[in-house]
Parts: sequence; structure tokens; C-alpha cells
Amino acid sequence: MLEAVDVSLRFGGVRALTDVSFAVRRGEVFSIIGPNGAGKTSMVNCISGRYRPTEGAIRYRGQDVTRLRPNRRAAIGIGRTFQNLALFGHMTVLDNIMVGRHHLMKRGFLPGMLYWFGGAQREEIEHRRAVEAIIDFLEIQQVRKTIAGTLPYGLRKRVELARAMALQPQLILLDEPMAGMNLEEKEDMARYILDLNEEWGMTVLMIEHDMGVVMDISHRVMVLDFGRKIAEGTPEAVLADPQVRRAYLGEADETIPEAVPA
Ligand SMILES: Nc1ncnc2c1ncn2[C@@H]1O[C@H](COP(=O)(O)OP(=O)(O)OP(=O)(O)O)[C@@H](O)[C@H]1O
Repeated sequence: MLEAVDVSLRFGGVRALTDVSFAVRRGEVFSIIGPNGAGKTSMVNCISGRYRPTEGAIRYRGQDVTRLRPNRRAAIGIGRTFQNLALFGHMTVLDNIMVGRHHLMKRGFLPGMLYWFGGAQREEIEHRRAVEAIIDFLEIQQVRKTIAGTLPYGLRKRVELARAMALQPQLILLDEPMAGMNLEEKEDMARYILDLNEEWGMTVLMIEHDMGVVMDISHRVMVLDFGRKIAEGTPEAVLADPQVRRAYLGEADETIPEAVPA
């Protein structure tokens, strides 16, 4: 589904990523973990097109997308959420999610002209139906008309996920989907991620700091440290890796669970 080949990224003298290669298989939940500043968000930005790697390539379903703009990547099925919420705070939840559909909408003058003759109207009904299905799935019916900026944080994160899902991506990039959430909200979010993977058929690439959640729901995990890949494998294998455990020592705000036998 996705392949990063020897990706390096530099910001002036800062080496955010150095020769990182990995592949995400169709149908996987694949997580990137690592200490603060390890290069996780930089990697996701290279995949979504926000950053262009200084060296290396990104391939999506066999196509080299390294030079493709973010909106083109979205149009071919790469959706994403952001670490810091990027909702339109003054718009309703429903409208925020509809924005996620815009890559799928036929645009231009003619569809507008034809609106009242049926074609575009039918298209809009179709979009509404798809959005309502996502709203039902994420259980946000009760806030669909609420202004997004007034919602509590956990719900806003869920609306952001809804907007990313509205694009109907085949690959969804989730940048810290549980950041700032309480335990109950995290459990809900973990269930939604599993369901969108299993029931909606989306391949998931996730960055997440909560190690418990990562280990619970990921098929495979890649560990970055100082911009380099130091491990990749099943959660059990990664947890047992001495280099990974060393990388996490001294991380005051994080805990790494004990390695459990596979
Ligand atoms: N736009 C930028 N300009 C300059 N340096 C950057 C930029 N973005 C990231 N960096 C640097 O690249 C390195 C990797 O940062 P990145 O945000 O990718 O790490 P991260 O693993 O996502 O960290 P965190 O867990 O704190 O979000 C850091 O040294 C960071 O300061």
C-alpha cells in the first residue's frame, strides 16, 4: 500500500530523518513511535505531501508520489488528521465533515448550472448520505449541528477523524489521535480506529504516544530515534528490543510497558 524508500529530510542543519525505509501492507494498522523530536511527524508529512523529502522516495500503491502535491495525494486516497486540531472552528460539525468530501465532488461551472436539473442535486444527496454514515459510526449525531469550535477537545478529535474519513481514503494517516484525551475517550478512539480498519477497510498509519494503545491495536510498529529507524516488527518484538528500551529511558513523561512473551 505504501513504501518509504531511504527517506531523508533536512531543515538546514537539522536532520529530521535519515535513510528511513519501511512498507505498510494493505489492511494493516501500522504505528510509528519514538521519543519527542524523533521525526515521526516529519515522516507523516513526507507521506501526506506537506514536506518533500530531501532524498528518497514515497510510493503509494506502486506509484511514485514523492513530487505530488498534498491535494493530489488526497485525491488518490491518502487521508490524514493533524497532531494539532485543524477544524474550522466557526463551522458546524456537519459542514466540517462535508469539507472532507470536496475532493470527491465534481466541481466547476457546469455542475452548478445543472444543480436544479437534478444531476448535482443527486450528487449532494449522495454526499450527505456518506457523511451521515460516518456521523453514525462515530456516534456524533447529537452534535452534528453544533459549531465545532465549541466542542470539548475529545469530541473535536473525533470530528477531525470524521472529516478525514469523509475523503474515503484507502490509507489514513493519524497523527496522535488520542493526544490530550482521558482514558474513556482513548478507549473509544481505539475502538473507532479498529473498526475503520476492519469494517471500513482502511489501512491505518498512526503516530501515537500512548504505548498501551499502540501495542494493543497495531499489527506492526516502527520505532524512530533521532530521525533513524531503530526497530520494526510486531508489538511484542519491538517491546523486547533492547535498543528500543534504551531509546525510551529518560523519557520522564512516558512509560513503556514490560515486554510480554508473544
Ligand atoms: N519545519 C521545521 N523546521 C525546522 N525543524 C523542524 C521542522 N519540523 C521538524 N523539525 C525538526 O525535526 C526534528 C523531528 O521533528 P518531528 O516533529 O518530526 O518529531 P516528532 O517525532 O514528531 O516529535 P514529537 O513527538 O515531539 O511530535 C526535530 O529536531 C524538529 O525540531
